[in-house]
Amino acid sequence: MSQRTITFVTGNAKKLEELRAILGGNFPLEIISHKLDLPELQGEIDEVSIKKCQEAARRLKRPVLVEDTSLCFNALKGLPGPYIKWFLEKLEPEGLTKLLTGWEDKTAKAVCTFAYCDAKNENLDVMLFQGITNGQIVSPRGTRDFGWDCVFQPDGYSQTYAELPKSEKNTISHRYKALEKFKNYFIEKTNE
Ligand SMILES: O=P(O)(O)OP(=O)(O)OP(=O)(O)OC[C@H]1O[C@@H](n2cnc3c(O)ncnc32)[C@H](O)[C@@H]1O
Ligand SMILES: [Mg+2]
Repeated sequence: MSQRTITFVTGNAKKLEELRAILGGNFPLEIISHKLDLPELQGEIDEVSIKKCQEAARRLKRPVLVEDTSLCFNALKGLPGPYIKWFLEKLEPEGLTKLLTGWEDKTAKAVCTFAYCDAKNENLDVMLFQGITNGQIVSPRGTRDFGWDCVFQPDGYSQTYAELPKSEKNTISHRYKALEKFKNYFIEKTNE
């Protein structure tokens, strides 16, 4: 494995698929993937991502990238946030919509946080790259192949993420915005 390889550690094949589609061939380093469902400690979004990344670096001892995705309902002061995976598993998409019954405010934020650690120093310093897409929580519409896509309707669109073509989601999504920052950082760094 060359010095210029980054290992993307995730247990989620859909995240990997989107990362590959978004970065395309236009990224200076090689990204390989490692399937591992890392433990996630409780905390605020940044903390969860930092700890997850340090655990990946500790285990693999090489440059690692992890990602944590939150879905934050504004009426609920940001919850479920980083706990969306467990809410989705128990309540299913219909239940996520129902959580906001009784609240007029259906707005939400999809937040994607990539965390990178080069694993070179003992502190395991981590860099974060975050992207946010605002939208609304609606009744489920569209395919059900990726998480909560069918209940999230991004601002400016009348379709949910699940109804949009993948290519369209990948130009406006929380993941796209985070990866733009990640990509620009490494493009600048390799040009130094
Ligand atoms: O191994 P990791 O990378 O942690 O993968 P994960 O599936 O556990 O993912 P998270 O911990 O980040 O939990 C986020 C939840 O949101 C879902 N999710 C992530 N990105 C999404 C997206 O772009 N659209 C819809 N659902 C998404 C995902 O399937 C999880 O249920
Ligand atoms: Mg996870």
